[in-house]
Amino acid sequence: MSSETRFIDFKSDKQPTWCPGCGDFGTMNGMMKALANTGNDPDNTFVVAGIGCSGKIGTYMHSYALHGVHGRALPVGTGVKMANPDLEVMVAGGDGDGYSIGAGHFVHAVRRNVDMTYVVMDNRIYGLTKGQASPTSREDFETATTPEGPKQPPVNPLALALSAGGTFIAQSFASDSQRHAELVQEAIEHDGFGFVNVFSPCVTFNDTDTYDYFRDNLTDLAETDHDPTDFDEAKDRIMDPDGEYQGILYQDEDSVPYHEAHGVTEDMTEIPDGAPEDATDLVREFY
Ligand SMILES: Cc1ncc(C[n+]2csc(CCOP(=O)(O)OP(=O)(O)O)c2C)c(N)n1
Ligand code: SF4
Repeated sequence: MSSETRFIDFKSDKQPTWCPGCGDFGTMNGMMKALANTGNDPDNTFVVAGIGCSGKIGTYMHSYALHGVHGRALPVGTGVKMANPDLEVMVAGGDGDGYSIGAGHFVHAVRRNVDMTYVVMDNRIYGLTKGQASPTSREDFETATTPEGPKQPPVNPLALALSAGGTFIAQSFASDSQRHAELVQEAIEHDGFGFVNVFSPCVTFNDTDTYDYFRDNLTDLAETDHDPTDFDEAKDRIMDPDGEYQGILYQDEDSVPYHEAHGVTEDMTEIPDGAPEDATDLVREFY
């Protein structure tokens, strides 16, 4: 029977230490539901997470996981998927992790179109380091280190993804749990890089981008005549300065994932004959 509880380790002593009410709880529940609904099990799922409150997700989900280096989750996830294309690979992290220190990796992961899912818990702030402005913070968002706001327009992650050749670009809201899970499921089922930017409120350090703000301002694209396969329509929505959208912004239905386009089908964890001995030992340490 399909149940997200398979992704919860009830015996683990590693219970989430997120603040009560943090959006990351809802984000993670939706990911587990989507994994279960797509027929995945913990033993074929690999979660790679960055550093941040959001990055702790890898240690809370009952699957294979790696809690990596700040901003570097995507290249690790790419390597895991290339080494074993049969694994369901999910990469997760925060807006700081993905769009600041990891912005370069983000653009290249998008354009490679590796068949994995990238979930960004976008709370428009650095949570773990106690409330500094992030790349998605508003221009006038006051913090202790930016008392007059960052004074720069925020990064638009959806636009970055579209311009880098993204084949699946969606946005969800952690509190709209059913819809969020559906969108992550669509991302998993997409043939290629499924990107979901999730509004996942930080209840401790961000009193602007709150649950109430998103409840009042989000438009669900499923309730509009938006056609996600139309690139120009997607561009208009994504560049709309006043729009906060939930749903699939863009999907290329002809997307061919990297491993199919380039013939990466074998289990590459096999160490090739003739590999230098010290390199072989190094690889063995990691697998
Ligand atoms: C290389 C490196 N630089 C900086 C840090 C400090 N640091 C840890 S988490 C973080 C940002 C956290 O913000 P975000 O990625 O948005 O995640 P959140 O905590 O909000 O979920 C920073 C700057 C680090 N751990 N490593
Ligand atoms: S500081 Fe913010 S992002 Fe971090 S756990 Fe608390 S509410 Fe969540």
